[in-house]
Amino acid sequence: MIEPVVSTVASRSLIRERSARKEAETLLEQKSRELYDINLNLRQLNAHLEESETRYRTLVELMPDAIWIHCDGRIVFMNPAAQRLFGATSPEQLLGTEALERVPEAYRAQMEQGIFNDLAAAQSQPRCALRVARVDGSLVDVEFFGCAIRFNDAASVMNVAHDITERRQHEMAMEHQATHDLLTGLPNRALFLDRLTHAIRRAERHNERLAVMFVDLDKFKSINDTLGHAAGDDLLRMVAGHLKQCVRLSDTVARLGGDEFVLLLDNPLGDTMPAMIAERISMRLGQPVILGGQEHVITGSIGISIFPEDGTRAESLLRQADIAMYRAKEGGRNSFQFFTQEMQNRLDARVALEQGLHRALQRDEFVLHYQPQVNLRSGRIVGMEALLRWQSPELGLVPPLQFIPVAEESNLINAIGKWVLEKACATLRAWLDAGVPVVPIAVNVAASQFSDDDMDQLLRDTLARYRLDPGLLELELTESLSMEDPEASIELMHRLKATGIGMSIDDFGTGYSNLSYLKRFPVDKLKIDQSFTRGLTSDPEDRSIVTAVIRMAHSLGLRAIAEGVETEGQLRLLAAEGCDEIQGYYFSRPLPEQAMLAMLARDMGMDLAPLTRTVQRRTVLLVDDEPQVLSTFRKLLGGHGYDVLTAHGLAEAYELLAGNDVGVVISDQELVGHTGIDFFHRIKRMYPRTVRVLLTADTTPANLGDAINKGAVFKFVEKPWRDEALLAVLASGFAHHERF
Ligand SMILES: Nc1nc2c(ncn2[C@@H]2O[C@H](COP(=O)(O)O[C@H]3[C@@H](O)[C@H](n4cnc5c(=O)[nH]c(N)nc54)O[C@@H]3COP(=O)(O)O)[C@@H](O)[C@H]2O)c(=O)[nH]1
Repeated sequence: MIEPVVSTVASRSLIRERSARKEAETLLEQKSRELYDINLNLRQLNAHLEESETRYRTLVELMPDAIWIHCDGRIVFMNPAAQRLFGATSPEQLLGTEALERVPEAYRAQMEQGIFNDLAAAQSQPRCALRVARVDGSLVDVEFFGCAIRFNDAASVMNVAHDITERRQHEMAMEHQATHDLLTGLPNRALFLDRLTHAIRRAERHNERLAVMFVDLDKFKSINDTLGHAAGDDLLRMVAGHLKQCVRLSDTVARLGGDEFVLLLDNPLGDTMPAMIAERISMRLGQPVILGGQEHVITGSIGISIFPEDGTRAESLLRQADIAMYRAKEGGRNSFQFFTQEMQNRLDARVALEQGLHRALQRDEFVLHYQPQVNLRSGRIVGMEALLRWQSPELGLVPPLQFIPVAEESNLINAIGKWVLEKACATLRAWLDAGVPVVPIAVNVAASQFSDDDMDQLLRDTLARYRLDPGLLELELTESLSMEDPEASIELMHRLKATGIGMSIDDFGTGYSNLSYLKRFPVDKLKIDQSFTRGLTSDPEDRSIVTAVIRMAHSLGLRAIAEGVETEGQLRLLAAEGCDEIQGYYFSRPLPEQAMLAMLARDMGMDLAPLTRTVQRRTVLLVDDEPQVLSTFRKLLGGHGYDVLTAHGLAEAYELLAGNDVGVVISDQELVGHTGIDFFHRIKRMYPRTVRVLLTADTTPANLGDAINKGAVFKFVEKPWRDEALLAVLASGFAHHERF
């Protein structure tokens, strides 16, 4: 079959049309799918952007650092931390305001330097420290950086600040602690020296003067020891306040430590200013203060050095003021002294002496001399004191007074004390081995030696090493030594006593002994200081002290030894007062080893003739009805060099008084038919120079008051009497008789 042509053409065209439409539809579908994808992507992108912005915004909002952005000089954004930093109640309070208002003028240049072109550059640099202003005008310490950014499509600056107030406060507190004294709040040594150094530089530039004052409280240690450390601290705080009141605000008052304060008096400094301020300080310190509920008067010693006259370096000015302060202390405290070159020379000499002492120990330049101690009843040598000398190749024989104080202050005394002990024991051993009749050696013990815990061990070891009887060693302790820590001293003394070592209190009466401690010291002797011995024949006070010390020694069961006895007069009075032993030039000066050895070997003693002559004139009369009492009395006094008369009735007593130069009359109160007091009233009229001593069991004022008041009875002795008490009264009776 033949198809029509038209229909064939039409169908072909239809096919083409269909195919074209199909293509178009496919394209459309594809485009629409692409459009859909684009849409989808755009939505996703938007969502991402939104999410990212929210994230960044949250981050910025939560940032602890303050962030604010300014554009064209005005704040356009700030996070809550910035709002807090500036103390704004809302962001609106600051948005739109001048950014520079937040930075005080003084810090603007610093701020400019802290702003960078990009974040990377800003973050690679250290933040700068500056201050920003809060809305109330107060300033806040911050660490800051800034960087250029685009914000809202405009060129802007982002500022980031971190509040460092707390850290600054902590740093300042730390700095304060490092430069100030915690107790008083005053500058410490480091800060003082720093200020002094700066002041010196300034004074040098302007040709000005400065003064450094060193103030040391007198006897602060005793306040601490007696009232406790809390009271000591109170005192130091008070003194700090008082010192500040004495100077201008521009001057510096500092505490170096302990009770040492220093002041820097800054320019303008008139010639009289330092002395005037020192006077002011002395007066202010001298006003009574209440400590531990009681009023106390505190004084201070002040040393002054002046720039530029005395030095140009801070350390040396301070040292010179210190030296001057020591001189003020030596001069009796509560005074002030200006530094002088002579002080420096003395100090240099002292340092040289100290070095010399070190060498002396190393080179074995010390020697001991020995001074004999003599018993006043037997005249025999009963002991010897070892006295140190320094045989210096450069200085010759140096006496201890020139170097012992330096040795004590420089702590060399312990090593020297050890040497003395060693040498004394070695000498005793050598003499014993040579068959010489030795006597105990007394060695001086310094306070610091005695506070050494190992002292008793050292003594025991040394004695054992030389195989010596501990009784051959005596320690001379000073009152002050045993008072430093009395309880510890007492313990140590008991330990030493238990070993058999003898002990005496040296220079007795010159310190400030507490007598209640004294009675607990297990010592054997009190050594009367030579200053009292010296005044014995001429000064009634010295004589009373010597008498009192001898009596006290005896009543405590101790022996009394007087040192520094030079004359026969001193010797006689000491014997009359019942002193047991003497030491002094009268019998012998301190001797070198060989001379002392010879003296012991010859058993040399002291001639007692001068004492015997005195005794013959000392006549005592005892009146008692009982023969037994009279004979006991004779026996007791026989050994003491008195001329003893006895009467067993009044008639006999009157006979004896008439025929003899009687110095002291001792009478029993209970006489047959009479009383001792009546007897004394009568002989007082007849023999007024006689000294009258009553023996009585009734010591009440009713019995004795009137007789004592009228001078009939000089002293009474309670019956039954103790021999020492009777002897002491007798000795003082004769002393009284001979005085008037
Ligand atoms: N810690 C130590 N101290 C010691 C030691 N050796 C001595 N000293 C102390 O030095 C002070 C002075 O001693 P010195 O110069 O030896 O004087 C003594 C005697 O020589 C002197 N003396 C003795 N008799 C007389 C005298 O009749 N007249 C007079 N003017 N002086 C005399 O007295 C000193 C004795 O002192 P003392 O010890 O108090 O008995 C002195 O304080 C010594 O203690 C030592 O080794 N260690």
